[in-house]
Amino acid sequence: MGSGDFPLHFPPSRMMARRRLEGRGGLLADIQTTILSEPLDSLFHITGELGRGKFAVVKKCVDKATGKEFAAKFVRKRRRGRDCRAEVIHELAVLEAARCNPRIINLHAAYENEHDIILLLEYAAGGEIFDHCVSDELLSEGQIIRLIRQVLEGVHLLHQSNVVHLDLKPQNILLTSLSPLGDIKIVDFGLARRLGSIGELREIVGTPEYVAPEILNYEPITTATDLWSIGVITYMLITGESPFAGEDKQQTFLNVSQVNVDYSKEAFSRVSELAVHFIQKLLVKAPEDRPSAADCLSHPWLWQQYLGVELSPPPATPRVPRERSSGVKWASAPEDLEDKENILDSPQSKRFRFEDDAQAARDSSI
Ligand SMILES: Nc1ncnc2c1ncn2[C@@H]1O[C@H](COP(=O)(O)OP(=O)(O)OP(=O)(O)O)[C@@H](O)[C@H]1O
Repeated sequence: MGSGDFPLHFPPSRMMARRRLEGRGGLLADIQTTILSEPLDSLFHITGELGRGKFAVVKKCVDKATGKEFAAKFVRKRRRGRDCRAEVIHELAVLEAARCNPRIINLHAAYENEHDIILLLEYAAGGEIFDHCVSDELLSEGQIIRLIRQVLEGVHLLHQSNVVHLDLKPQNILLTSLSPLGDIKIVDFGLARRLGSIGELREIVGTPEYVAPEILNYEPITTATDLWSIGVITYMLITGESPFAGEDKQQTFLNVSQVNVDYSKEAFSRVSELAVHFIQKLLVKAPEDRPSAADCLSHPWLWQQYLGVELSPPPATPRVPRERSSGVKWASAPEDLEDKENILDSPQSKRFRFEDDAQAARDSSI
């Protein structure tokens, strides 16, 4: 959890339910990785901090023998006076289980010292996609489509193994390189859970701006919860704004629970109408009404380049900045037809259930 994460203040009866449902239930405990006890700095040069959360710090390190770069995530075993080793082993187990998923950060090894378990991870040199949400120069629509498609591919595979991430946000989607813009890698599986192992799953953690309405309402969590987050991430990459962020947490929660989103033309002037349609499909209150990751992968927004539809060209003059964005420069051309490998669904997928809606979206301005 990051510093913006929250414990919600529920009435006592709900708090009791929370305690019953939490405990150690739902955490994976079986791991194949041998946890090594050698001091990390005897094998690696630890060169600098890449990021940190509430209970972990991530440092870049270089293998003394090979010169290869890694990211070492030092995760605290004791938190608030409680032994949380099981939580760290769970994160390790989820990463192990996702080893064949190319969109998820690769786990190389694990070490342990007195205070931490250290997850030695593939180094994602391109940083967080969050940087591209708050930058004055937002990514082009073609670039965003490529990244969102990759996020969906990763999440689809994760969901196929019944695992939900539950903390998808632009800070947890990293890039393998910055220039040229690389591929995405999903990180931070501390809140991830396997569905079905403990009956209904209800969690009351997350980050206010990215949390889905069912989490606020203490309703069951499903794979659809991750799809909400992907809607938020897409919105942020396109507009440079956080769709639900309010003046304070209460306002943010209200915005989420009322699905209070600005879809104004001004906010979306630089992208095609299908982009708005895609987000609107995901940011719906009822989880059962959201498309699955596999459904999303056949949304026409993600394929219009291949279908011969031109993406909205960049405007002749930079867009009028909205609030914190200013002086946006536009990439000169839409992304080319790259990244065809690892595509899970073809544009002609039979699960093209957006077709009618998409046509309606094209016919009427949204
Ligand atoms: N493999 C990596 N390569 C490069 N940077 C990384 C890597 N893993 C994590 N980071 C950086 O460190 C930050 C924190 O990592 P991570 O989210 O895994 O930690 P956390 O303590 O679980 O965070 P939170 O408390 O926000 O959930 C990331 O947002 C990212 O900026």
